[in-house]
Amino acid sequence: MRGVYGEGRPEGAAVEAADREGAGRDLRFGYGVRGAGAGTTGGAAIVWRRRRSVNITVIGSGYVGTTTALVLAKLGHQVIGYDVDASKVERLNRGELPFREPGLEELLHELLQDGKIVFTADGRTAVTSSQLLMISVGTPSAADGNADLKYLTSAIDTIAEFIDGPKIVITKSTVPIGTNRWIKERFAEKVDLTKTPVDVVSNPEFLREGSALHDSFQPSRTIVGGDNPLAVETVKRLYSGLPTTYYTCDFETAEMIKYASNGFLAAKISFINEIARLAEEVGADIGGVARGMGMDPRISSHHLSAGIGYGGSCFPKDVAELLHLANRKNVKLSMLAEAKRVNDTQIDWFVERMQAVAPLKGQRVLVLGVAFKEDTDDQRESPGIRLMERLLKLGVREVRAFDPTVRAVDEIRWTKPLGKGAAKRVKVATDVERAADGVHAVVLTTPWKSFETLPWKQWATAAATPVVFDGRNFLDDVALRGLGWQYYGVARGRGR
Ligand SMILES: NC(=O)c1ccc[n+]([C@@H]2O[C@H](COP(=O)([O-])OP(=O)(O)OC[C@H]3O[C@@H](n4cnc5c(N)ncnc54)[C@H](O)[C@@H]3O)[C@@H](O)[C@H]2O)c1
Ligand SMILES: O=c1ccn([C@@H]2O[C@H](COP(=O)(O)OP(=O)(O)O[C@H]3O[C@H](CO)[C@@H](O)[C@H](O)[C@H]3O)[C@@H](O)[C@H]2O)c(=O)[nH]1
Repeated sequence: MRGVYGEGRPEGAAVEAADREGAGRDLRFGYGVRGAGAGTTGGAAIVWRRRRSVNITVIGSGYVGTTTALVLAKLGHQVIGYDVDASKVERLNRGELPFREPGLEELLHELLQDGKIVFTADGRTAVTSSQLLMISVGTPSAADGNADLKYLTSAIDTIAEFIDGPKIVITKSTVPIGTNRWIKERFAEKVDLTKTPVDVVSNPEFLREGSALHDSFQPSRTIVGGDNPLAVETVKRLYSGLPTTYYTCDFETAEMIKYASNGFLAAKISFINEIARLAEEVGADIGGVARGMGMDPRISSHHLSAGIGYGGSCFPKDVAELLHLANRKNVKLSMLAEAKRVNDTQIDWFVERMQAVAPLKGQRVLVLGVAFKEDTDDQRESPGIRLMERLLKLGVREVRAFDPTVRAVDEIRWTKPLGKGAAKRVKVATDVERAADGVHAVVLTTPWKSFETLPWKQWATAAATPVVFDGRNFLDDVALRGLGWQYYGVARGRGR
């Protein structure tokens, strides 16, 4: 096999670079088959069009799928975004982002206009248009806490149904350890691999919501796991142009890197939150503690902000999955179990401190933040929602929610349906000037930048009692005290 990958590339990679302008011009089927190897893999030789681009289909157009599809299109590839949700597909093709993520809609407009990306709800088109198929469907927690792989299974079955030639299937979704091998087995059952070889490559994602584009264009690293070096090289090459460092490994290692990274970051947050509980008692400023600790590069100050705990679509479910796996394998992950326990009780700890200032029963509370973090509309496992549920349980008279992404009560995704009594006690504030009228307390749960410039001065007189609890140590406590607020943060120290 000709080594056409450039200097330093492994001889015989399954990547046939058509570096001459115009070579491999066929946009829909820009690949050729190169002898199907033993068993399942080894056959998919990709012809790279116009120097460095290929056709790729990204399966699942959610936060990760849409971001990755756009990044790949910006890198010059011809991208098809596939989603089973036809209304989402229509909106994306119209240039409308179905969720909130800074910078993404502008990029969508640009790439639609340039004809670099198109979205489809048709499985056949999705599968037959590209040799590279990247799966980025959701892998949420099932009721028993294990990862629910129904979307992933249906994506694989769609590929198997319409497969028309050799494919490299790239797993971008976060999947339990062992899943990529299972995907291979499923293809072996459903597809005649001697005619249509399928390679599977694990390529987990590390972007954060709210900074998805930044994280994708400046990745900390690119993990590529697989059992066919040729397919692994092909996936690495997809990202050429990005300032990244590659780490290649086997399936299980790649899968574990993703879970262990999230587990570690979650544990870091729980560690600082537990230290904050002690700092609160002894009068230390937890922000200063984290800054001072983080000056040691071995520690780093990232993910060391104390508050009401972590939420979102990843940390809670990935920690749960890792703990379930450990349980199934009879291995005790005691540190991770404790990290989860600290997080599960952090809101209780915070609410207890609120109750110590004044009992909450019968009061009106304004909650600033419904999204699980700033700069996103994602409410999955939102600490703000968990806090509101806790307040309702404690018998507050009114929970008034305020968030730039929420306009009505039915837009709030509760963890379980609210009883009628509780539902009646929830309101959404849409008029910022009147939002604090008659409230006995304001609680900040999400650090939206715009919360800094709320009409705090006016609110101090409109509130029944000007008390603010800052669950993210985000507000300027000194300025607020100057405006007449009683301010309580998370262990902000005696000096403040
Ligand atoms: N959200 C993040 O910040 C983030 C970051 C890194 C990794 N991840 C992982 O990436 C994966 C996707 O997460 P997300 O937040 O983008 O999910 P999401 O729920 O926002 O999007 C998933 C999309 O997949 C679509 N879908 C479901 N089944 C499908 C099928 N069979 N074929 C085609 N489309 C299908 C859904 O309609 C939805 O639009 C998960 O495994 C998650 O753990 C997420
Ligand atoms: O110091 C910190 C940092 C974060 N959080 C909270 O932790 C949660 C998660 O925040 P963040 O990690 O910024 O956002 P995610 O979008 O959930 O990203 C995480 O989960 C993704 C999905 O797996 C990974 O790709 C990312 O690398 C990982 O950071 C949020 O509730 C934050 O408020 C804290 O309490 N303290």
